[in-house]
Amino acid sequence: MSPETPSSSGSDTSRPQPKNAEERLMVAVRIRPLRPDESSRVLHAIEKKHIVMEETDKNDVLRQKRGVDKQYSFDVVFGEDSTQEDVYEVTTSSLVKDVLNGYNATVFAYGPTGAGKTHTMVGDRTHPGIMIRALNDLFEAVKDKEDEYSVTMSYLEIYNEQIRDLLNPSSGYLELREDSRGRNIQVAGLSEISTTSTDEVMQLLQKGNKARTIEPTAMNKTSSRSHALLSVTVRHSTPIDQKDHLRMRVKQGRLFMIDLAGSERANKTKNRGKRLQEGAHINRSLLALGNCINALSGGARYVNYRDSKLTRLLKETLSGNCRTVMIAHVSPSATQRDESRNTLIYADRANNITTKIERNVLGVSYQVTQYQTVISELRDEISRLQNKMKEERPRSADVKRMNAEERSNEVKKLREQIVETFKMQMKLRRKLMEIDSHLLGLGMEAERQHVIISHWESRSNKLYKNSVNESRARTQQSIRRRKIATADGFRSAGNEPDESSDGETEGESAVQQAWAELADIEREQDRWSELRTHIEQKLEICRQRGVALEDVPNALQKLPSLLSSDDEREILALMCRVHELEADKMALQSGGSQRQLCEEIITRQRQIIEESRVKLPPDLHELYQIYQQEIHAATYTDLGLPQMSFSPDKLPPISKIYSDPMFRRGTTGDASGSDASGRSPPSSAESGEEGLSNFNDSNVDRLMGQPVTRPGIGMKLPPLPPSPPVRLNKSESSK
Ligand SMILES: Nc1ncnc2c1ncn2[C@@H]1O[C@H](COP(=O)(O)OP(=O)(O)OP(=O)(O)O)[C@@H](O)[C@H]1O
Repeated sequence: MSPETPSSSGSDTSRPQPKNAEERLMVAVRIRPLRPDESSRVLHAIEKKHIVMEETDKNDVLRQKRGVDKQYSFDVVFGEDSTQEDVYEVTTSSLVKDVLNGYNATVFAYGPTGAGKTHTMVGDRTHPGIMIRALNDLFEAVKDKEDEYSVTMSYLEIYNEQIRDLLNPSSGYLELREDSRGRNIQVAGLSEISTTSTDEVMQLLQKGNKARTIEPTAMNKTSSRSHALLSVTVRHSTPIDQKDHLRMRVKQGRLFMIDLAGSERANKTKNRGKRLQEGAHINRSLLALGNCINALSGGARYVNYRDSKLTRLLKETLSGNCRTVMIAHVSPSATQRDESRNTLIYADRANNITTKIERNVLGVSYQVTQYQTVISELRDEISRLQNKMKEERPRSADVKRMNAEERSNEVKKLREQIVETFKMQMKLRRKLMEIDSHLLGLGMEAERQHVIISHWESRSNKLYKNSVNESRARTQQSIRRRKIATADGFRSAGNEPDESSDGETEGESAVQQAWAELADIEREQDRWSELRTHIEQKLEICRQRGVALEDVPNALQKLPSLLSSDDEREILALMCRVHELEADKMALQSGGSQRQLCEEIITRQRQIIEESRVKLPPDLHELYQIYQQEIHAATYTDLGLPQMSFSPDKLPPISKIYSDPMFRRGTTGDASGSDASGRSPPSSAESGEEGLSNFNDSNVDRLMGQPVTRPGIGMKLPPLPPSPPVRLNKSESSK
């Protein structure tokens, strides 16, 4: 496995993955050993990939008639004699490497009660499970590199649809929050413990496991009555350029390790009262998970994650930017045949889920317009300084009296102050660019939600206006009306609800979710705009400080007249130089980013077009064709590859062409700007009331949180330059 690409899951582990790879969820099945009180075995692992379930049963006449044994195939099957180490090595050890390289990954244990999920995930002192092994490997990898890596962990349980912090159980029930894009799901107030000490982590885990809700049931003496989610976040910071320690490239990876509560049947568990109620909650959230798996595996456009806290927390894992491994657990016992069959069927469906894997590179932005603004500000500054250098200044009579060493010390001090102030200015400018990137990304996301809403409204014969409040009220009103009408019709007819309303209900859920996300986006836009204003003010103060230093005699208040005009010129020349260097650097970065931005714009527009099933106007279709052909022609000429045929009706996605290393030619790679996932700035409550108002240099990073989001093409794009004349030969244009 290359250290820079995510390892591949599924059966084909040798295939290299492109950077933004679409990947199938890996499904492993573990069969636990037969217990002494269980007599007959009906499940058998075959060649580490298949499971055969015996459907014949000597004691069951009906089964004898059904007769046909069923075979299931998975990425990997662990038989009864598999060890904890085998399971960890095959399913999770490569995820740990991915997380260190900035990818997200999840491993979760699924299955009926008593099938061995907690044994696999947590284990015991002599047979440590995946959680302990993964943390051990992680800490081993970052050992002696504590200045580069930071590791934080949290551990929570969902018990009866309530979230509890297992590292701080006394904190009560916690609230679940989503960011504007419904992606970055966070639990408010959850302890995030920062550590790289294996011993400390083991103690924390033990403490967490003790706090977990475990009760004896008829099926399992130590049945976990909750879902437990352990999350480990690794941030790796390296300077983008050895000479420039102002800009850090931050890769962030997150590993989720989840021990789900077991699905159970009330008649088998013989649970009553509280246990029965717990079981209902467990089953409800597992059902919601099952529904998501069904929808995702069937390629549904809308998947409802909102039915349970579990699915909301797993949303990113199942659909988003995450490599995911599911370990389904089954018992080989004949008494558990039905539970095992259900689990295998779910696991088989989960086999069809794909997720999109992208590395989270934070702190790098590439908004061309922003680069250009900063470059032009720097150029203005340079010409102002150059003019100032030309000004004749009267030479002071005191200069001769000052010895050379004194003078040079003073000049050196002043120089240092100037460079420091300038560095701070640049840092703040870059922060502003990052905020703008995030705001543009939010704008793009808002556009996407508007497309969903307008689509629904036009389908329901409503005229969509870009007036949020009007449209929102209208949507809610129309949904309410339809619900009342359906309920009335249902009551008067006294029969089953109309099946044709299913699609409509699905559409309504999607549009309601779009409104909810839009509201979150608006909130986040406000918060980021507020942060922008504060950083702008800070930059202005910094600029004024710089101008004051330029005025050399005043800057050196104690020795105003002791410097020669040559010294002053030298300082002005230095200021010019630092400005020039920075402007050149920015120009270089913006060049590389421009092309990536164009690709991103085209890819996203295509996505919107495809998702909304908009029919392409013929001239745009033609332009796509030319674009594709040019890429193909250039690629094949360069790489000597055979001509591939492609259908003009279903063009290969542009992003795929660029993301595939085979096709990538001369792009600038990550350093100039890769994708990134953003997080909201801290609310004043999170950052304390001093948050924005007492903003100072040292807390820039803290306030910024994780800076840049994926580059947005947002609302304010620069005008496109005039296109070069396009020549079409007859046969192409007639297509
Ligand atoms: N692979 C295995 N090897 C040895 N013992 C196992 C294995 N799997 C499970 N067990 C044992 O079986 C019992 C039940 O396992 P476990 O508690 O892990 O089940 P579970 O699926 O987590 O159940 P629940 O959903 O009720 O919490 C435990 O005593 C456990 O030690």
